[in-house]
Amino acid sequence: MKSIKLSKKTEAVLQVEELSVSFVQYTKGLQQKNLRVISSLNIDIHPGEVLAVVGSSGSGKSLLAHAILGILPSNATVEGKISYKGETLTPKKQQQLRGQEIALVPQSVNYLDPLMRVGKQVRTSVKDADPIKAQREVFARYHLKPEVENLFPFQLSGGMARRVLVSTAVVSGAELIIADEPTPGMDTASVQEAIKCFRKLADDGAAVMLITHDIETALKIADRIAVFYAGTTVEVAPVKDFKGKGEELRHPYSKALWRALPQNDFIPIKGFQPLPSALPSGCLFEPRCNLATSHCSKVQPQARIIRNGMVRCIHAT
Ligand SMILES: Nc1ncnc2c1ncn2[C@@H]1O[C@H](COP(=O)(O)OP(=O)(O)OP(=O)(O)O)[C@@H](O)[C@H]1O
Ligand code: NI
Repeated sequence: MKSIKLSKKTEAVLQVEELSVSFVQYTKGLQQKNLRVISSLNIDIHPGEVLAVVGSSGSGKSLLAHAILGILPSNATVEGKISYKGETLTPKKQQQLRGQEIALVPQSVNYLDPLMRVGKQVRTSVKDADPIKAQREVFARYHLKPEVENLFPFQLSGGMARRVLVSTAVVSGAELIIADEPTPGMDTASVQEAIKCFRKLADDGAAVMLITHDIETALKIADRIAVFYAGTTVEVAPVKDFKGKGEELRHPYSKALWRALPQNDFIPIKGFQPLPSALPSGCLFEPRCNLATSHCSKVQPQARIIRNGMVRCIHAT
């Protein structure tokens, strides 16, 4: 398998190559069906970098995070290759790195341990510092009052629980931080603080993958943006390419997504993202694409490097 290098600055902390994830499902009469939810997905991330992953609901963002951490449900089949610092990530390695070198800020606050006081939960993640001091400092930074450390998760508001989850990743000293929609429900000041903090973690040398629906947040802190569609990466572009009418972008979907923003043309994209049970056989965007030709409906386009970004579209220039 050819590896696709998207950035040459440093060796990638994480490299995902041609990743596919399927779920085995049993239909009527106990027939087995394979539901492919991620197909041929490529990304890499380097030390010191914030890579934002954007894409609509159901495009596979959380499943990518779970595949990297090795926490997919047991009926999932994973193909392709995930490497961490040049070494293939095996289930054993994933278990060793989880919460140590690789930290997840999960999408759901239900990941907090319901039976442990939140201060203690954050302290158990501290590696190279005084746990109590580190926890108190990070709580202060996120405007969590001192008494919050003695509360249990059910006693927190949604926004507070999120700030606790972000705190856990921040104090972990992890080299790779994967934040899955870390800010919904937070007040504006905490959102700004969290975003600044992820940027700082990257500036201090960590690799940060920020999963978000929100391109504008991504633009504020990311170095590159990966655009997901129906379980694949249609484009990975430097942040500076998201400007004007999207002329610098490579994929018709990224351009359409950009132009659909209220501050741009505010034109919605016609049609719907296909469901995993009804994926097109060729390019996954073909049914909605105004550039589509007969070739597009036959084969899924290969990833290509164009102008220092990656794209999966045979028409891209
Ligand atoms: N355990 C599962 N079994 C079958 N299909 C699943 C399972 N988990 C997720 N999926 C499907 O996989 C697809 C990708 O889901 P995923 O949660 O990764 O999307 P997402 O991009 O994170 O969406 P959101 O923005 O809503 O969080 C969806 O179509 C979802 O329904
Ligand atoms: Ni998700």
